[in-house]
Amino acid sequence: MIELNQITKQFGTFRAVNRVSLTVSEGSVFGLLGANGAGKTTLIRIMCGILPPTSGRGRVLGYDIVKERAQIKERIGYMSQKFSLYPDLTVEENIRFYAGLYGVEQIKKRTEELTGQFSLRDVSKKPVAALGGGIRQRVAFAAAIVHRPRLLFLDEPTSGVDPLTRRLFWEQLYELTEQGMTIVVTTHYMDEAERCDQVALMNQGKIVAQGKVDELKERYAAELDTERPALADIFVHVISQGGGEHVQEKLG
Ligand SMILES: Nc1ncnc2c1ncn2[C@@H]1O[C@H](COP(=O)(O)OP(=O)(O)OP(=O)(O)O)[C@@H](O)[C@H]1O
Repeated sequence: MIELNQITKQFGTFRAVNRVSLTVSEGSVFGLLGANGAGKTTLIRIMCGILPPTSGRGRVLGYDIVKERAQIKERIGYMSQKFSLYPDLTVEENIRFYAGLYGVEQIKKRTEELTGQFSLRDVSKKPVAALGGGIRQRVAFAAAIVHRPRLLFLDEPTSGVDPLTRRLFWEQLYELTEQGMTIVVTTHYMDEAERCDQVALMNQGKIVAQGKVDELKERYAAELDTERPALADIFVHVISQGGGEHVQEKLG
């Protein structure tokens, strides 16, 4: 589904993503974790075909992340941190807008399907600006999958959302993976990290730990002197051991 090999993104002399390699297999939930500024959004935008990398190679859905960015953009779903909804348009109009953008057929039917699936029927005629964060998040989620992408990127989809809504959100993610969707999600929440099949921890542009959640737990059990360490403890341990390099790495 996704294969990245030594991806670097440089903004001037600042290296936001530093030689990242990773593989995401089909049908899994892949969690990208790390503090603010670790490089997660930049990496997601590279995988979505929005940003070209400075160096490195990779393929997403079989397309080259440098030369075939348009093909990638058309085929993936992306929910950015800012949700990218039109506040003056109603819930229904926002979904219809994205359906049109992606060339979805039977827009009316698909919009009704999604407002049902995401419990948005009662608010479908209300402008997005009038709605709370949890509902806006559901609208953005519906809009991101309106064209039924096989691969979905979610950038901090649950930040600022209440715990119950977060739980429902994850149930919906699992339903989508059961239907064959592959999901890459960034999060700050460790309980959400624990729900992923695979995770990568980013620190200062680099991936400092990655793997299947169970394998990581096994790998660090002895060092942390616990049978099944929490991911949060593994990450604190890895970073305190000096994972990652200094951010202001100069070119050449
Ligand atoms: N266009 C840009 N020009 C210069 N620097 C940038 C640009 N985009 C991102 N950066 C810098 O790259 C670093 C990584 O940012 P990025 O948004 O990828 O991190 P993040 O892990 O997603 O953090 P957050 O959770 O806050 O979004 C930050 O220090 C940011 O200021």
